[in-house]
Amino acid sequence: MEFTKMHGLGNDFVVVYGEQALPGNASELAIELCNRFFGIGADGLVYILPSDNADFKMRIINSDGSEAEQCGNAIRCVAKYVYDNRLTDKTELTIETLGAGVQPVKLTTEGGKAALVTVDMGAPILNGLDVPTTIDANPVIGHTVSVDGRDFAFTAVSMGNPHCVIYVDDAANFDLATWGPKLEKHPLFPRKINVEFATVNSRGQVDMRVWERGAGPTLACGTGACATLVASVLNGKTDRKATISLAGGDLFIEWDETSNRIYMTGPAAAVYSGTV
Ligand SMILES: N[C@H](CCC[C@H](N)C(=O)O)C(=O)O
Repeated sequence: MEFTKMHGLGNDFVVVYGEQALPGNASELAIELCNRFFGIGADGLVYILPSDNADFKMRIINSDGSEAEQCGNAIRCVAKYVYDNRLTDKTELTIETLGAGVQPVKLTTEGGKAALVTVDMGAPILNGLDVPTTIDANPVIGHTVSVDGRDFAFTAVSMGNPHCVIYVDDAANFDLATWGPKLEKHPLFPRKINVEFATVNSRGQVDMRVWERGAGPTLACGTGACATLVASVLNGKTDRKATISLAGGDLFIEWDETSNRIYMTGPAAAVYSGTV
Protein backbone atom coordinates (compact mmCIF):
# COMPACT_ATOMS: atom_id res chain seq x y z
CA MET A 1 0.00 0.00 0.00
CA GLU A 2 1.34 3.43 -1.04
CA PHE A 3 0.89 6.17 1.58
CA THR A 4 1.91 9.75 2.33
CA LYS A 5 2.64 10.84 5.90
CA MET A 6 1.03 14.26 6.45
CA HIS A 7 0.11 16.53 9.33
CA GLY A 8 -1.81 19.64 10.25
CA LEU A 9 0.11 21.40 13.04
CA GLY A 10 1.53 18.07 14.19
CA ASN A 11 -1.80 16.22 14.18
CA ASP A 12 -0.54 13.52 11.89
CA PHE A 13 -2.02 11.04 9.47
CA VAL A 14 -1.24 8.15 7.17
CA VAL A 15 -2.93 9.28 3.93
CA VAL A 16 -3.95 6.68 1.35
CA TYR A 17 -5.32 7.51 -2.11
CA GLY A 18 -6.71 5.38 -4.83
CA GLU A 19 -9.11 3.14 -3.03
CA GLN A 20 -12.55 2.76 -4.53
CA ALA A 21 -14.05 2.21 -1.10
CA LEU A 22 -12.99 1.86 2.52
CA PRO A 23 -11.36 -1.58 2.91
CA GLY A 24 -13.19 -3.96 5.22
CA ASN A 25 -10.23 -4.09 7.56
CA ALA A 26 -9.72 -0.29 7.80
CA SER A 27 -10.14 -0.35 11.57
CA GLU A 28 -7.49 -3.03 12.09
CA LEU A 29 -5.21 -1.33 9.56
CA ALA A 30 -5.53 1.99 11.42
CA ILE A 31 -4.57 0.37 14.74
CA GLU A 32 -1.57 -1.33 13.14
CA LEU A 33 -0.30 1.53 10.96
CA CYS A 34 -0.87 4.29 13.55
CA ASN A 35 1.18 2.45 16.18
CA ARG A 36 4.22 4.65 16.86
CA PHE A 37 6.51 1.72 17.62
CA PHE A 38 5.39 -1.19 15.46
CA GLY A 39 3.82 0.77 12.60
CA ILE A 40 4.24 4.04 10.72
CA GLY A 41 2.95 6.11 13.65
CA ALA A 42 0.06 8.60 13.38
CA ASP A 43 -3.06 9.94 15.05
CA GLY A 44 -5.21 8.53 12.27
CA LEU A 45 -5.53 6.74 8.93
CA VAL A 46 -7.14 8.82 6.14
CA TYR A 47 -8.54 7.49 2.87
CA ILE A 48 -9.14 9.72 -0.17
CA LEU A 49 -12.00 8.15 -2.16
CA PRO A 50 -14.15 9.05 -5.17
CA SER A 51 -17.38 10.94 -4.43
CA ASP A 52 -20.71 11.32 -6.25
CA ASN A 53 -21.41 14.64 -4.51
CA ALA A 54 -18.01 16.36 -4.31
CA ASP A 55 -14.58 16.40 -5.92
CA PHE A 56 -13.30 13.86 -3.39
CA LYS A 57 -14.45 11.96 -0.28
CA MET A 58 -12.48 11.65 2.95
CA ARG A 59 -12.80 8.89 5.55
CA ILE A 60 -10.84 9.17 8.81
CA ILE A 61 -10.11 6.32 11.22
CA ASN A 62 -8.65 7.19 14.63
CA SER A 63 -5.56 5.38 15.92
CA ASP A 64 -7.81 3.26 18.17
CA GLY A 65 -9.65 1.96 15.08
CA SER A 66 -12.83 4.04 15.54
CA GLU A 67 -14.11 6.01 12.54
CA ALA A 68 -14.78 9.72 13.07
CA GLU A 69 -17.46 11.75 11.29
CA GLN A 70 -15.10 14.62 10.54
CA CYS A 71 -11.49 15.82 11.01
CA GLY A 72 -10.40 19.41 10.44
CA ASN A 73 -6.64 18.87 10.22
CA ALA A 74 -7.09 15.84 7.96
CA ILE A 75 -9.37 17.64 5.51
CA ARG A 76 -6.66 20.28 5.01
CA CYS A 77 -4.14 17.48 4.38
CA VAL A 78 -6.51 15.87 1.85
CA ALA A 79 -6.91 19.19 0.00
CA LYS A 80 -3.12 19.58 -0.12
CA TYR A 81 -2.62 15.99 -1.25
CA VAL A 82 -5.01 16.18 -4.22
CA TYR A 83 -3.64 19.56 -5.38
CA ASP A 84 0.07 18.78 -4.94
CA ASN A 85 -0.32 15.41 -6.66
CA ARG A 86 -2.19 17.07 -9.55
CA LEU A 87 -5.37 15.09 -8.99
CA THR A 88 -7.07 18.44 -9.42
CA ASP A 89 -5.90 21.81 -10.73
CA LYS A 90 -8.59 23.64 -8.77
CA THR A 91 -7.69 25.80 -5.79
CA GLU A 92 -11.37 25.83 -4.79
CA LEU A 93 -12.79 22.33 -4.43
CA THR A 94 -15.20 20.27 -2.35
CA ILE A 95 -14.57 17.33 -0.04
CA GLU A 96 -17.30 15.03 1.24
CA THR A 97 -17.09 13.84 4.85
CA LEU A 98 -18.99 11.11 6.68
CA GLY A 99 -20.67 13.31 9.24
CA ALA A 100 -20.46 16.88 8.06
CA GLY A 101 -21.57 16.67 4.43
CA VAL A 102 -19.78 18.33 1.52
CA GLN A 103 -17.26 20.97 2.58
CA PRO A 104 -15.83 23.65 0.31
CA VAL A 105 -12.10 24.25 0.70
CA LYS A 106 -9.88 27.04 -0.67
CA LEU A 107 -6.13 26.62 -1.14
CA THR A 108 -3.45 29.27 -1.23
CA THR A 109 -0.34 28.02 -3.02
CA GLU A 110 3.40 28.65 -2.78
CA GLY A 111 5.72 27.36 -5.49
CA GLY A 112 2.97 25.32 -7.08
CA LYS A 113 2.08 23.56 -3.84
CA ALA A 114 -0.77 24.11 -1.40
CA ALA A 115 0.33 26.10 1.65
CA LEU A 116 -2.66 27.40 3.63
CA VAL A 117 -6.11 25.86 3.42
CA THR A 118 -9.42 27.45 4.41
CA VAL A 119 -12.25 25.00 5.06
CA ASP A 120 -15.94 25.84 5.31
CA MET A 121 -16.65 23.51 8.23
CA GLY A 122 -20.41 24.14 8.11
CA ALA A 123 -22.70 25.15 10.95
CA PRO A 124 -22.06 23.97 14.51
CA ILE A 125 -24.60 21.61 16.05
CA LEU A 126 -25.59 22.90 19.50
CA ASN A 127 -28.64 20.86 20.49
CA GLY A 128 -27.39 18.70 23.36
CA LEU A 129 -29.11 15.50 22.20
CA ASP A 130 -27.60 15.89 18.71
CA VAL A 131 -23.98 16.46 19.76
CA PRO A 132 -24.68 13.88 21.22
CA THR A 133 -24.93 14.25 24.97
CA THR A 134 -27.66 12.92 27.24
CA ILE A 135 -28.61 16.53 28.05
CA ASP A 136 -31.86 17.84 26.59
CA ALA A 137 -30.87 21.48 26.24
CA ASN A 138 -30.04 23.73 23.28
CA PRO A 139 -27.34 24.88 23.63
CA VAL A 140 -25.52 23.05 26.44
CA ILE A 141 -23.54 25.83 28.16
CA GLY A 142 -21.83 25.60 31.53
CA HIS A 143 -23.29 22.19 32.28
CA THR A 144 -21.47 20.30 35.05
CA VAL A 145 -19.80 16.94 34.51
CA SER A 146 -18.30 15.23 37.58
CA VAL A 147 -15.42 12.78 37.39
CA ASP A 148 -13.59 11.34 40.42
CA GLY A 149 -15.00 14.03 42.69
CA ARG A 150 -13.96 16.94 40.44
CA ASP A 151 -16.61 19.06 38.73
CA PHE A 152 -16.02 20.59 35.27
CA ALA A 153 -18.35 23.11 33.60
CA PHE A 154 -18.51 22.41 29.85
CA THR A 155 -20.08 23.64 26.63
CA ALA A 156 -21.05 20.96 24.08
CA VAL A 157 -20.53 21.52 20.33
CA SER A 158 -20.62 19.13 17.37
CA MET A 159 -18.79 19.88 14.12
CA GLY A 160 -20.01 16.54 12.83
CA ASN A 161 -17.94 14.98 15.61
CA PRO A 162 -18.66 15.64 19.30
CA HIS A 163 -16.73 18.09 21.52
CA CYS A 164 -16.93 19.35 25.07
CA VAL A 165 -15.09 22.60 25.81
CA ILE A 166 -13.91 23.28 29.36
CA TYR A 167 -12.30 26.57 30.51
CA VAL A 168 -9.28 26.24 32.80
CA ASP A 169 -6.71 28.70 34.19
CA ASP A 170 -3.66 27.36 32.33
CA ALA A 171 -4.56 25.12 29.39
CA ALA A 172 -0.93 24.76 28.28
CA ASN A 173 -0.07 23.02 31.55
CA PHE A 174 -3.33 21.24 32.24
CA ASP A 175 -3.14 17.58 33.30
CA LEU A 176 -4.63 16.12 30.09
CA ALA A 177 -3.54 12.56 30.81
CA THR A 178 -5.48 12.38 34.09
CA TRP A 179 -8.72 14.07 33.14
CA GLY A 180 -8.93 13.60 29.36
CA PRO A 181 -9.71 9.89 29.25
CA LYS A 182 -12.20 10.10 32.14
CA LEU A 183 -14.17 12.81 30.34
CA GLU A 184 -13.82 11.17 26.89
CA LYS A 185 -15.70 8.11 28.08
CA HIS A 186 -18.16 9.73 30.53
CA PRO A 187 -21.76 8.38 30.36
CA LEU A 188 -23.04 11.90 29.55
CA PHE A 189 -21.53 11.32 26.07
CA PRO A 190 -23.17 8.34 24.30
CA ARG A 191 -20.59 8.30 21.44
CA LYS A 192 -17.72 9.39 23.69
CA ILE A 193 -16.33 12.88 23.07
CA ASN A 194 -13.31 15.04 22.18
CA VAL A 195 -12.32 17.17 25.18
CA GLU A 196 -10.88 20.69 24.79
CA PHE A 197 -9.33 22.57 27.73
CA ALA A 198 -9.17 26.30 26.93
CA THR A 199 -7.72 29.48 28.43
CA VAL A 200 -9.01 32.73 26.93
CA ASN A 201 -6.26 35.38 26.83
CA SER A 202 -8.15 38.02 24.86
CA ARG A 203 -11.26 38.41 22.71
CA GLY A 204 -9.09 37.31 19.77
CA GLN A 205 -6.82 34.59 21.18
CA VAL A 206 -7.37 31.34 23.09
CA ASP A 207 -4.87 28.70 24.26
CA MET A 208 -6.31 25.21 23.86
CA ARG A 209 -5.09 21.67 24.54
CA VAL A 210 -7.06 18.64 23.41
CA TRP A 211 -7.66 15.06 24.45
CA GLU A 212 -9.14 13.47 21.34
CA ARG A 213 -11.74 10.75 21.23
CA GLY A 214 -10.09 7.62 19.90
CA ALA A 215 -6.62 9.18 19.65
CA GLY A 216 -5.73 10.68 23.04
CA PRO A 217 -3.52 13.77 23.38
CA THR A 218 -2.80 15.27 19.95
CA LEU A 219 -0.79 18.39 19.07
CA ALA A 220 -3.76 19.98 17.35
CA CYS A 221 -7.43 19.39 16.58
CA GLY A 222 -9.16 21.33 13.81
CA THR A 223 -12.74 20.50 14.76
CA GLY A 224 -11.75 21.09 18.38
CA ALA A 225 -10.50 24.57 17.51
CA CYS A 226 -13.83 25.28 15.80
CA ALA A 227 -15.74 23.97 18.83
CA THR A 228 -13.58 26.12 21.12
CA LEU A 229 -14.36 29.28 19.12
CA VAL A 230 -18.10 28.52 19.13
CA ALA A 231 -18.09 27.83 22.88
CA SER A 232 -16.12 31.01 23.52
CA VAL A 233 -18.64 33.12 21.58
CA LEU A 234 -21.57 31.42 23.34
CA ASN A 235 -19.94 32.13 26.71
CA GLY A 236 -19.26 35.77 25.75
CA LYS A 237 -15.48 35.31 25.99
CA THR A 238 -14.29 36.08 22.44
CA ASP A 239 -15.36 37.75 19.23
CA ARG A 240 -16.52 35.59 16.29
CA LYS A 241 -12.97 35.58 14.83
CA ALA A 242 -10.09 34.32 16.95
CA THR A 243 -6.73 32.57 16.84
CA ILE A 244 -6.83 29.23 18.62
CA SER A 245 -3.27 28.43 19.78
CA LEU A 246 -2.61 24.70 20.13
CA ALA A 247 0.53 22.83 21.13
CA GLY A 248 1.35 22.35 17.44
CA GLY A 249 0.56 25.90 16.32
CA ASP A 250 -2.23 28.35 15.49
CA LEU A 251 -5.52 27.93 13.68
CA PHE A 252 -7.63 30.93 12.64
CA ILE A 253 -11.34 30.32 13.15
CA GLU A 254 -14.28 32.51 12.15
CA TRP A 255 -17.97 31.90 12.92
CA ASP A 256 -19.81 33.90 10.29
CA GLU A 257 -22.88 35.53 11.82
CA THR A 258 -24.89 35.74 8.59
CA SER A 259 -24.36 32.21 7.30
CA ASN A 260 -23.82 30.54 10.72
CA ARG A 261 -20.90 28.67 9.09
CA ILE A 262 -17.49 28.14 10.62
CA TYR A 263 -14.33 28.86 8.56
CA MET A 264 -11.05 27.28 9.64
CA THR A 265 -7.73 28.39 8.15
CA GLY A 266 -4.44 26.65 8.74
CA PRO A 267 -1.47 24.85 7.18
CA ALA A 268 -1.03 21.30 5.96
CA ALA A 269 2.26 19.51 5.36
CA ALA A 270 3.49 16.36 3.63
CA VAL A 271 6.51 14.75 5.32
CA TYR A 272 7.33 11.69 3.19
CA SER A 273 5.75 9.02 1.01
CA GLY A 274 6.33 5.33 1.37
CA THR A 275 5.11 1.82 0.80
CA VAL A 276 3.85 -0.51 3.49
N1 LIG B 1 -10.55 12.13 17.14
C1 LIG B 1 -11.62 12.84 16.43
C2 LIG B 1 -11.36 12.79 14.92
C3 LIG B 1 -10.17 13.63 14.52
C4 LIG B 1 -10.46 15.09 14.75
C5 LIG B 1 -9.24 15.99 14.83
N2 LIG B 1 -7.97 15.36 14.57
C6 LIG B 1 -9.41 17.22 13.96
O1 LIG B 1 -8.41 17.76 13.44
O2 LIG B 1 -10.57 17.71 13.82
C7 LIG B 1 -12.96 12.17 16.72
O3 LIG B 1 -12.99 10.97 16.98
O4 LIG B 1 -13.99 12.88 16.63
